[in-house]
Amino acid sequence: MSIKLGCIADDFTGATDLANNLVQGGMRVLQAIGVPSHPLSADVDAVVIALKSRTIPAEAAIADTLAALRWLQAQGAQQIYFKYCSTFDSTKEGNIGPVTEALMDELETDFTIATPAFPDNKRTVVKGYLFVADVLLHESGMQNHPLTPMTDPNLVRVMQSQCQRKVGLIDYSIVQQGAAAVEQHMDLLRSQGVGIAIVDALSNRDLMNIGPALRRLPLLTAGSGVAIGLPQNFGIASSSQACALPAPQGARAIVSGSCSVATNAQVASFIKAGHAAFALDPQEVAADNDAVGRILAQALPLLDAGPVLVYSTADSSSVKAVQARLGAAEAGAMIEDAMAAIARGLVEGGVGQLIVAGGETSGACVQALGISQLQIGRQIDPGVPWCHARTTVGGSAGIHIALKSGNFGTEDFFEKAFVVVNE
Ligand SMILES: Nc1ncnc2c1ncn2[C@@H]1O[C@H](COP(=O)(O)OP(=O)(O)O)[C@@H](O)[C@H]1O
Ligand SMILES: O=C(O)[C@@H](O)C(=O)COP(=O)(O)O
Repeated sequence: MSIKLGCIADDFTGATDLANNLVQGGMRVLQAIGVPSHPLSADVDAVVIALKSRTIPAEAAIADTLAALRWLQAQGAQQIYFKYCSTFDSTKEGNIGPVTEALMDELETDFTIATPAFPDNKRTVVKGYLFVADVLLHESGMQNHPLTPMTDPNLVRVMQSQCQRKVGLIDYSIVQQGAAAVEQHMDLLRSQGVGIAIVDALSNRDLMNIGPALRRLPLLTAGSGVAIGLPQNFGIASSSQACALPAPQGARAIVSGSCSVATNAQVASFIKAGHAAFALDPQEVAADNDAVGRILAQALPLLDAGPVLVYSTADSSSVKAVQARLGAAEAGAMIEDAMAAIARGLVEGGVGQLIVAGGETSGACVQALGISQLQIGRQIDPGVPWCHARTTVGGSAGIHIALKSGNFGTEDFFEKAFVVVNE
């Protein structure tokens, strides 16, 4: 069995986001958690391999990404898509650039593009500057991200600081002329020694203009937005027919480790609506090994009565205070482990419909649940579909799981999601 598009995502929410956009575009998609240990057995157009490589050192991210690349090549992938965050999340050391260049070396290609544009989620790129809704990236709340604070909205500058190759720009005035103009400009940049071009996009129309211009590139790097213009390159017509998932079963719960502006508002809205909610206190986790056990003991008896939320979500000043005491990476890893144990305990206790908020948090939870593959179902909000997965814990029916990117979703996302899955 041979696939058309091979995708490597640097986190788990990002992978379902990309898979969702490809499914919306009519592709049959399999999402694998980590590099599969066996050859592909399903007849699909694309495979998205979800890595947890966004915040790890560049060398480790390269090793994981190249392992994924080799598996995708062995399945016959005609084109490789490296997916990163629509807010271009990278640490101070930054691994988007090094991973991109390692993929270019391995694929022996001298040119690729980079664009996190995702207009459906209000991420637009103008003259190389990334906007989140109406403000520049570094004013959007992303400057306070616990692991990947983003302080420079100029993507040419950010990418250049991470790359050996020359970074250029294809700006919106070219993109708006259509695919032929984009292709011509790619040739021009190439002739000027540019290896990687940031591409502007303000609308889905721009993304549809960019799509056909990418058909001959062995590698593209982007957020999930670019995916909407790709299926046509493989002769696949757009359809919003997500695959039907099995009927949902079991209790409902949310585990939220995201500290984004959007998730803070979603958690507040869910609590305000009167649902059961338990805060995981990082200081308690650090001081005492059974903070997780205590939360589970309180949460499990309430599951029958409706959705239960467990959260470490906090505003930027609380996050900074925790980080000052424990260290940013240490606090992040400790809380992710605690959230993963909570997700596991909830599923063992009968949860069959689970929302996880936060990319790193999702990575930890999905791994703790022993999930190796996700089937993509209906979209809840742009970038966030319901999925179905077998787990190594809980019942044999598998669970419904939604991995919500930190900054995605409307304020009533948690309540809405449980309505959507049961419709
Ligand atoms: N209260 C808190 N204080 C400090 N760090 C936290 C807190 N809550 C969560 N974290 C950590 O912050 C990081 C959030 O990242 P992630 O889960 O990817 O969310 P997002 O999708 O919003 O980026 C995780 O490493 C998580 O463990
Ligand atoms: O592209 C995006 O914004 C998402 O797909 C994504 O990767 C989000 O990551 P988190 O905000 O860490 O959940």
